[in-house]
Parts: sequence; C-alpha cells; structure tokens
Amino acid sequence: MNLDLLTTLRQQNPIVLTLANDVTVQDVANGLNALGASPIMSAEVDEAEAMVTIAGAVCLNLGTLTKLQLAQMRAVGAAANQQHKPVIFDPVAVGAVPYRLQAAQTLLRAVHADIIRGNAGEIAALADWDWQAKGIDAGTGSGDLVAMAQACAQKYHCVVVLSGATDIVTDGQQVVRVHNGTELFQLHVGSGDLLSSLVAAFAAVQPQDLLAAAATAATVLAGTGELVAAQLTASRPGTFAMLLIDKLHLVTPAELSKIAVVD
Ligand SMILES: Nc1ncnc2c1ncn2[C@@H]1O[C@H](COP(=O)(O)OP(=O)(O)O)[C@@H](O)[C@H]1O
Ligand SMILES: Cc1ncsc1CCOP(=O)(O)O
Ligand SMILES: [Mg+2]
Repeated sequence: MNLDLLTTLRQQNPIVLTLANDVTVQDVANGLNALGASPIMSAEVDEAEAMVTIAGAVCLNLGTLTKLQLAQMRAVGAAANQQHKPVIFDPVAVGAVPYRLQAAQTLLRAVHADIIRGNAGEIAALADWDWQAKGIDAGTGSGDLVAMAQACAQKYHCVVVLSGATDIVTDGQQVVRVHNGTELFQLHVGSGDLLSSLVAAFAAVQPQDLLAAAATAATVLAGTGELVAAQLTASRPGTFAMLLIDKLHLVTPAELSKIAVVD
C-alpha cells in the first residue's frame, strides 16, 4: 500500500476503459473522474483494440452481461494482454447464477485477468469453495476468507481483492488487509463496481506492483467512505453516495494515512 500513488494518479490522469454494467455505469465514470482518472466506456467490439491502445488499464464488469458484451470482453481482454495493459475483472453475481460462473470461467480461459475484484460470494465461486451467495451480494458462508482469496489467486495466477468489512488483497502468497470502510457502502449499489474500476486506475499508474496498486485502491475507497460516514449524523445512503464523489475529489494522501488501518 502506498498512498503517494494517489498523487501520481492525479498527475498522470490515466485513461481507464471500463466495460461497465447498465446499472452503475455513471457512478463508476463519476467516481473515476472525481478521484483524478479519466474514464471511458465502450460497447462496440470493433473499437476494442483502439480503446485498449489509449487506455492505461481495463476493467471488465460482468454485471449486465450479454453475448455481445462477452465477445467485446474477449476482444478487449485479448488486446490488453497483448499490449501488456492490466486487466481487472469484476465477476458480478457469479456465486448466485451458474450461467455467469460458466461465462466467467470461459472468459478467464481466453483472457488473463491480472486482478480479480469481487465480494466473498463471487471469489468463493471462482475458487470453487462452499458458500451461499445472494444475488449481487456476498451472502453467507464460513471458512477462512484469506485462504479462499489465496486459493482464487493461485488458481487464476493473479492478484485477488476480496472486498467486504475487511478488504483482503493477495497475490496467492502475500496478504494485505484493509480494515477501513463503512456499512453505508452496502446501501449504495455500485460500490464494488467503483472499487474495481479504481483498482484499474491504480494499476495503470503502478503496473509493476499490482498487489500494492490494488491495496492502495482499496484503502483509498474504504478510507474515503469512512471519512464521509463520520460527517453524517444518520444512515443516509443517498447523501453518502453524493458526498463520496465530492470527497474522492478532495481527499489527500495525508488525510487517508491518518486513518488507514492496513496490515
Ligand atoms: N460491512 C462493511 N463495512 C465496511 N465497509 C464495507 C462493508 N462491506 C463492504 N464494504 C466496502 O464496500 C466497498 C465495496 O465492496 P463490496 O460491498 O464487497 O462489493 P460489492 O458491491 O461488489 O458486493 C469496498 O470498499 C468495501 O471495503
Ligand atoms: C444491481 C445490479 N444488477 C446487475 S449489476 C448490478 C450492480 C452491481 O453493483 P455492485 O456489485 O457494485 O454492488
Ligand atoms: Mg459487485
């Protein structure tokens, strides 16, 4: 974890290509933009290679998949692998819908994901661990979440970010835990999608150390949310979402390092 990367990100303003879902696309674009990255979204297979060429990293979000979008993900993923641009994969709801799990597994055979970011239900499904996911949410289960994240990272030879009350970031061996956050994230649909695209933004500026990039992204989002929640006098998810965008724009590495609980 290296909060100075936030300054680097703002200086470099990396282009992040997100193949987004239809539900949270605007939150993701605004969150990236507010923090200091340059978002671009695309839905056209034929522009895949050109899009990857201008991007610093790509994020493939399975949230509202279609056969056409899966083909686009393969094209964008393959171009990113070829151009050595980091690929971040968000396997939305693969723990709850077998069709999605199969689609994700097929995609991951064709494209190397450098980082997979999901909640416990999604990472469990990819790692083939017993768990009861619920729709887009983590659901319930028992077991060692760190071992589960490590198993997923080893299986797919990548960095895994298993998000939740504690974000677990691992390359299969090393583990970083980010203990910051607020339960308000769970009341705003799209928090995970934003995290995945912010992971891509930090990967674009730190491609040589993806574990550090992912841990920094997790700390920045969870820490910023925590700072916002501390200002609210009641549980207000709508206000939280609005203030989160403002704070992503204003937050400093110094502010975050004061509250970061990372081990
Ligand atoms: N119970 C919680 N307490 C604090 N922060 C949380 C909690 N659950 C999720 N978060 C934060 O919410 C963000 C999105 O993660 P998560 O909710 O797991 O993703 P998804 O929306 O894909 O399920 C992360 O920054 C994570 O740290
Ligand atoms: C509600 C919904 N349905 C399909 S994708 C999506 C958004 C998922 O957002 P997140 O995983 O960030 O909570
Ligand atoms: Mg999600």
